[in-house]
Amino acid sequence: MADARAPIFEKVALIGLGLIGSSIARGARAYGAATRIAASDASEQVCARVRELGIADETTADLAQTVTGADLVILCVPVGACGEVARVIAPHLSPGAILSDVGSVKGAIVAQVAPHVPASAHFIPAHPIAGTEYSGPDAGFATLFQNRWCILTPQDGFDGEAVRKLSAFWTRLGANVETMSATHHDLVLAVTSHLPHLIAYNIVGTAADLEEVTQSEVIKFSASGFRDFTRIAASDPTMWRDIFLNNKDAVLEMLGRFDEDLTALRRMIRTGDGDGLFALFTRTRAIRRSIIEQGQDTAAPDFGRSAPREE
Ligand SMILES: NC(=O)c1ccc[n+]([C@@H]2O[C@H](COP(=O)([O-])OP(=O)(O)OC[C@H]3O[C@@H](n4cnc5c(N)ncnc54)[C@H](O)[C@@H]3O)[C@@H](O)[C@H]2O)c1
Ligand SMILES: O=C(O)C(=O)C[C@]1(C(=O)O)C=C[C@@H](O)C=C1
Repeated sequence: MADARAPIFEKVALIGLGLIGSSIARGARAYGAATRIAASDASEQVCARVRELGIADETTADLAQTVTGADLVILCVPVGACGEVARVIAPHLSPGAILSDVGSVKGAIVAQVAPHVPASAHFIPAHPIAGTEYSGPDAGFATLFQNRWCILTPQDGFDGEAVRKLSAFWTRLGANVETMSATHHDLVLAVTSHLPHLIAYNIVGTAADLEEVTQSEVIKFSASGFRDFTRIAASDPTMWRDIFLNNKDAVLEMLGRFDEDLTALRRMIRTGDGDGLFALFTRTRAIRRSIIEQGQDTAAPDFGRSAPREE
């Protein structure tokens, strides 16, 4: 059934129609967040598929045409592509338009995008903490953002009305919105998202490289814990290359801390410190349980949880 509430934006322009862009398109339509959705992607193949899926009102590879007349423009491209896209669309942004993004890193995006944004537009970086290991327009779904966080990182003293409107948009798509600085965002996400991905890429790579553990044995014996790592390690290579290159300092800082804790763990095993191991595993089990209690277990998304809340 169509959502009867008034749209928050007239024309929403989405650039990059992969997992996140196509989920925003589907969600904006399902929950009536936009009157019209314009889509653009550098790949003609993606544009053609978006037309087939019918998830946007207009789809073209022409960036200028896509953003013209839009009151909200969202960059949904890999982090490393945001600066160049911003440079191309900047002269075509309408006065008063909100320019946002969904990049997994915020400091580098501010540095690369902000210099291009005209004074007449409002740039509000954003990051929905929701995703899967899949990519492309077929991977998206309208309920992806339901009950997930969306972090906004507006600069200090930024136009409150523009932030309120963008918050309302994400709330309409089902997200819980929180605001913080780009630096704090990058530090937090380095621990909660970037480091876990790095560890998954590493463990899967190590296992595949081990001479006695052949590729076929990796597949054959990956029934439980290892399989969870392979899911994360299947995430998009372009996206994750850009994340690590653009959140270098925070990731390296957290990796240093991780190394120290791993050394302590190694010592516990070497010295037979069973109490130490037991205490750590008890603490981490409690963390997992509290995440589940808070309904934040993304490993088990509830695709039926589609009732939108009031913004
Ligand atoms: N996948 C996730 O779990 C997740 C979650 C939150 C945020 N993000 C962020 O969202 C962004 C998009 O990720 P995704 O998972 O949707 O990726 P995706 O690979 O599914 O889609 C990206 C799309 O951008 C297009 N593109 C690339 N360069 C372009 C350019 N210069 N101009 C126009 N289109 C271009 C590609 O053709 C592709 O269709 C990234 O910045 C990522 O960090 C991803
Ligand atoms: O669920 C997954 O597959 C994800 O990796 C999603 C995830 C995350 O780490 O939580 C990945 C990167 C994004 O920037 C946000 C969300």
